[in-house]
Amino acid sequence: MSAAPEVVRHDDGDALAAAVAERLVARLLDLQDAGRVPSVVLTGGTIAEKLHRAVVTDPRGARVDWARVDFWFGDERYVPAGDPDRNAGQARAAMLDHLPVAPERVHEMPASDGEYGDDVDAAAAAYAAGLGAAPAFDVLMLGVGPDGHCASMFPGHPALSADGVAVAVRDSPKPPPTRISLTMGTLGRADEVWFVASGEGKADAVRDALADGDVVDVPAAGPKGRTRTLWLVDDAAASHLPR
Ligand SMILES: O=C1O[C@H](COP(=O)(O)O)[C@@H](O)[C@H](O)[C@H]1O
Repeated sequence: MSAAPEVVRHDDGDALAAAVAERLVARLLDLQDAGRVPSVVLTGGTIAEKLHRAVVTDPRGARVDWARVDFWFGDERYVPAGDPDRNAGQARAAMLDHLPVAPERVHEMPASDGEYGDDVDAAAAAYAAGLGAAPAFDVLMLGVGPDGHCASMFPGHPALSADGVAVAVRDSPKPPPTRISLTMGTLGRADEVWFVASGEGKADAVRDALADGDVVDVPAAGPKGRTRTLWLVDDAAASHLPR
């Protein structure tokens, strides 16, 4: 079962980031109140950075037991650990370093100067092994590229049809060329999938994904949550949606 997409609009990127942060904090509190250790997948990208900062300043954030939240990543650029291009580095700088998270619950994808070196396939396999054969996330957040990509699943790319949990992505059309991504199958294994998109540059991709386009052309049309699929957008990103 998967949930049909719902669109939630906000005025601009700042309002969007604040609202998504508030929604995330509320979801984490609900899950922890129910005795769960929430499992969240973080995304990279421009709006993610704003969102991460907004989580840190969210008024109810202090009520979350951040040490009891598992953080995973939807994709990563396969570059050295200190490279500013890394999604994990951005998430740490904007959010994780400012919250009392448990280091062992922050599950970064490997870096190219780590134990797998140039072997990005081994690095992707190691991340998949850490997730297990059938990972189930509570909230999986995804950005959207202007070309309709999400995580590192790019239009027409062979990695779209990869089996398994995580895959090495080579020749990414967006730099850097070598990446690791959760597979399309794994991106569909969350209770709630939240797409977050801001700006006019995302308007065509948002429209095409919500028109239920072919995932080969518009990968963002694919991932759906089991109970919720939310498209959290600002007015500019929603500007090409039919009225
Ligand atoms: O390369 C990536 O791009 C997308 C979208 O990023 P944006 O800057 O255009 O918003 C992002 O969701 C993904 O995690 C990242 O690796």
